[in-house]
Amino acid sequence: MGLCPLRFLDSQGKRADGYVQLRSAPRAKFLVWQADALKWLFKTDSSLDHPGSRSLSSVLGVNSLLWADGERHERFRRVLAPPVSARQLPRWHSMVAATVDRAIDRLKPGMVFSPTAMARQVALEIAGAIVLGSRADVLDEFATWLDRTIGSVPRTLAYRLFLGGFPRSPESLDRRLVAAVRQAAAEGRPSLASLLADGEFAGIEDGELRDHVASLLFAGHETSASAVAWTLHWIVENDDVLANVLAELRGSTANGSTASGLPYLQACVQESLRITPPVPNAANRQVGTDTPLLGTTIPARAVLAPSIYLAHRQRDVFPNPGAFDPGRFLERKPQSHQYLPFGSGTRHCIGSQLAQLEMRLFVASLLRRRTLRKVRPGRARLRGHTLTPSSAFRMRVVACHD
Ligand code: HEM
Repeated sequence: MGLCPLRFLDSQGKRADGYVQLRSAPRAKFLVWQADALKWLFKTDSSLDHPGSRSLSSVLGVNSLLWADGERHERFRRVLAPPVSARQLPRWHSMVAATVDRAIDRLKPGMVFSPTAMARQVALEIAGAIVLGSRADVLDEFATWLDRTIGSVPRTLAYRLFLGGFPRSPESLDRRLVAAVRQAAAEGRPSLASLLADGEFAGIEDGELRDHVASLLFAGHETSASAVAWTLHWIVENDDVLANVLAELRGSTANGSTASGLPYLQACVQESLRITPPVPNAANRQVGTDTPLLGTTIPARAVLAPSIYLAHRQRDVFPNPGAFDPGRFLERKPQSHQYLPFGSGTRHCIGSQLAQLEMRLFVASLLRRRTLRKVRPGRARLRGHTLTPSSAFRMRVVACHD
């Protein structure tokens, strides 16, 4: 996709065939957004392989649950998905709300702040609580390392294009991550990672545990931070949308713990995930045999990467796709191969409900407790594999209402 991945994607969006071949060797790779092909991929997902992205495999490790397949993958999902499912969401409400409110407490009148940095800090604390079971010190070390690795666009591109992938974390950090998980498991503190150190996973080796913990923190933290920052960005960039959100908040006591409590805000969340999906490409899918698809024959072992970004820009599904229009989600529900910010099929994101909870609670509380004015918008940039508003994005606190 070259040096300007977003410009490349925008330039491909109007192709009628709905796919582009990215490379031919060592294995052919296609970026796909054609509706029928996506539908087929997700329907047959359980029979496909899911090889990791070359750049992330090195950083998250070969054992990562993100590229597990078959029975091994099913076991991970059986254990990890229920605690963050819609039904279990209430158990996280107060932790998420308190984390958000602590961050808002620090915003004083006159302050100019970076919503992107603020959202990243909040998302890190929430991911830490869910994945590690506590606000462990090792989280800051993890965030600092991640920032050094993917924090600048030139570095991200250099690692991805010329160095064969992002570098692995230092051994000392890996040891501390594993120790935090083992301690949570020993103390019976509930956390996603400790479920992988106990029960049917008892006996798991440190190296494998490290890959899963790094993957869960990575999958849960950067993505949610970017989603929160984008939602704020789009709401404050559109005066009519901001007026509608504020009117909904004034007319309700709901805090966003359910989607139905603040339906317009939920529509903003969905529209933000459409127009700027934090994860622009879903996980790679690999076909085992020559496969008739996309009006051609996709050769055996070819890799297909579903383009969430381009699927979300199809005019027949989303008229005027470049406009931020939450109303489209109040009117109808697109199908899962047309609107897929959390992917689909057997790999559908386990954190989708939790992430949307975080987005609603964050935006509702911030806009209720502070009057804000936009100072500078953010431009879209890639941080690692995540589409995020640049750090130029700034807002000013005009008044506090605590
Ligand atoms: C707005 C925030 C988030 C976005 C946009 C997002 C997006 C995605 C996407 C696109 C995938 C790949 C799905 C596919 O290929 O079909 C995925 C997978 C995954 N996500 Fe998320 N995610 C978010 C938050 C989270 C959170 C909070 C967690 C952890 C609690 C999480 C954990 C995972 C895991 C474990 C997978 C792998 C699932 C599997 O392979 O079976 N994500 N996510």
